[in-house]
Amino acid sequence: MSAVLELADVTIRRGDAVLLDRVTWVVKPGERWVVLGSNGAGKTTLLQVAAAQLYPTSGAVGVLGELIGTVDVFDLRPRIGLTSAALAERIPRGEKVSDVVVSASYAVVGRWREQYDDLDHDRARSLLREVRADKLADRTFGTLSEGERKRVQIARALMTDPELLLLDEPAAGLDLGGREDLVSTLSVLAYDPSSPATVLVSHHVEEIPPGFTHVLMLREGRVVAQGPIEAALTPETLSATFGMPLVLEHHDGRFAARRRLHRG
Ligand SMILES: Nc1ncnc2c1ncn2[C@@H]1O[C@H](COP(=O)(O)OP(=O)(O)OP(=O)(O)O)[C@@H](O)[C@H]1O
Repeated sequence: MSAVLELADVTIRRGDAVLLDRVTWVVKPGERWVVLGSNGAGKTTLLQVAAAQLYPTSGAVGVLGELIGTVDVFDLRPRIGLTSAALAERIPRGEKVSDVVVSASYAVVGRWREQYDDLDHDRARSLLREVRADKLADRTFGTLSEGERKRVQIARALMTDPELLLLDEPAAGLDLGGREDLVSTLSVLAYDPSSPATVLVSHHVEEIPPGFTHVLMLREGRVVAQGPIEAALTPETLSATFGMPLVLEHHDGRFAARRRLHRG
């Protein structure tokens, strides 16, 4: 399997609820995907499937060339970088930022007794520099602003040199400046050919970083549209995804959306 991620007719059910409904999706090396959808559309569920944390009720999932269900997911997970609000909550607030990043190489949250070598520390420093957080290395995680925490989490997710990077709403809770900083950091990563295939979950087209190549749009667990952004992201698909008439604008590589007003 040459795809980084391959979902074939994947359905996830919990009781009577259908969280994902026959989703078929392929992510290839080098692609940068945005997953868009309203609250409850199934975006986090989809990301958990991609992170090999959730098994499908039906359908098949391939992650990094391995068929889920036939492989030890504990071997697979270090090859996947993930950031999410749930993971961020598990980071001890008193942990030094450089340790938050370096401890990812041992897949632990909270530095305990592991020995890290100089190479690990060098890599952690260079990743913090890449996300423009190198000045924060000696601070404790709990003293950082929300935007700074998001950047540290991205550095942590990149620490294991993952083949797949999954970012669940990295801009949630950021102010305008924080969002713009993060979008430009993610844009630099997106244009870097050495960056892993990336999937970014968002509610807002304004958060799509330039350099992202593909979009998958979800509504009530179903795929409304997917494909290269320039073809798949249109006022029609966006309106169908969010269930209201929307105007979509595209300037200088950035998108903006608002409700279409009916006059007269
Ligand atoms: N165990 C469960 N049982 C029943 N329904 C569930 C369960 N887990 C999640 N859901 C529902 O599945 C739907 C999809 O949830 P998910 O978290 O994937 O959505 P989301 O698109 O990430 O939403 P948000 O943007 O609000 O984070 C939601 O309606 C949620 O309430």
